[in-house]
Amino acid sequence: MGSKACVLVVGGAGYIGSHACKELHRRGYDVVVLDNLVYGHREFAKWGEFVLGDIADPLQLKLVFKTYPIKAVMHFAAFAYVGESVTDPQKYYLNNVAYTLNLLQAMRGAGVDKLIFSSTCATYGNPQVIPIPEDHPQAPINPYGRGKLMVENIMADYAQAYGFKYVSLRYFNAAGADPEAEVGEWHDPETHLIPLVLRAALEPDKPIKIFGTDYDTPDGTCIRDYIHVTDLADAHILALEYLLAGEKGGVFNLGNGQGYSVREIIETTRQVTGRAIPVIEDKRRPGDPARLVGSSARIKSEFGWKPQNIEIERILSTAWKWHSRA
Ligand SMILES: NC(=O)c1ccc[n+]([C@@H]2O[C@H](COP(=O)([O-])OP(=O)(O)OC[C@H]3O[C@@H](n4cnc5c(N)ncnc54)[C@H](O)[C@@H]3O)[C@@H](O)[C@H]2O)c1
Ligand SMILES: O=c1ccn([C@@H]2O[C@H](COP(=O)(O)OP(=O)(O)O[C@H]3O[C@H](CO)[C@H](O)[C@H](O)[C@H]3O)[C@@H](O)[C@H]2O)c(=O)[nH]1
Repeated sequence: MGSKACVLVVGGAGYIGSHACKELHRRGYDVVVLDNLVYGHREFAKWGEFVLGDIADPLQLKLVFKTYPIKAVMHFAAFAYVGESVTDPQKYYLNNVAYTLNLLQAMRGAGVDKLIFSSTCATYGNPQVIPIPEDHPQAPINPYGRGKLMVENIMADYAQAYGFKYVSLRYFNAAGADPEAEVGEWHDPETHLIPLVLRAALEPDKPIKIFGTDYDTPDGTCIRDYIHVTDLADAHILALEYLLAGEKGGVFNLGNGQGYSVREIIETTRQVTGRAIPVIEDKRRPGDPARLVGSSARIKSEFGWKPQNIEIERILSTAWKWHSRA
């Protein structure tokens, strides 16, 4: 075991969690990953210890806290398919909300009071102002976003009642991959734009569908705020260090502050990969706001967070390196 604190990373075999584990390990933290591998990958849990486990199981959680000297928890475990959350809300409220209560209960039982939580811009719903600040009204428009907001409210109640300390990070669109391509974006099924555009570059028989070309945006396609996954990982370390220093926590957006349209992503991918990208113009996907861009001024000023991979070319080229690896 190293010299710094031991951190439990729940969902650490997934896309964002695995990048956080690499960064924790690099900075000398001891890492314990707990993941049920429903969507994660065993080979992504390569930093620290791995426990095959489920937050649905309170006894197993209790045992993990007894076995390891855990000082703080990063909680990435969730289902994150917005469309599926509409057709099967129970699946989402159980896994993302109810089982998170098991985790909080196990933490309390073990006297661990520091949590960093993966929240989302989906808690805001349709934006009233752009860029979206943290005090924007939270009016989620799907069960995925509502469940994440419920957990934010539960954590606030725990803070009030039990002195619990948490940082809730509201990510915009996580993108890109570890520059060394040890881990990357690997969802199955994949629904996110960037990996699907890269797949279209690799497999010309799988064109990218543009969901809606009649939005009120300069080129008619939706605009999103793509934030590099290693900059997300870095923000998690800053949040951890803030909590370990005894601060009480808070809620922070994590975005790039800059929006790119679907067409801009496709065009830049053409340039970065040097490949043709077959495109089909399709109808709108239900529930997609035209424009989602966040203000990350708060985390920059409070934690001194400085994203390093802000250019979309850089984000796409790290993703391309991962997706096109041999
Ligand atoms: N990817 C994004 O753009 C994005 C944006 C906003 C928020 N988020 C949130 O960030 C977190 C991580 O997202 P991701 O893209 O890395 O997803 P992911 O599916 O790659 O990772 C989630 C991991 O959690 C594990 N898991 C799920 N339920 C579990 C359970 N009950 N017990 C143990 N492990 C469980 C999965 O097996 C998987 O390894 C999620 O909470 C997601 O809602 C993601
Ligand atoms: O094949 C595709 C896939 C996506 N898009 C478009 O590309 C943009 C980005 O879509 P993604 O599915 O990549 O990302 P979302 O903005 O829908 O999702 C993000 O925000 C969600 C909440 O709204 C969740 O938090 C989710 O995890 C996070 O990645 C959207 O305008 C979407 O319509 C396409 O045109 N074609």
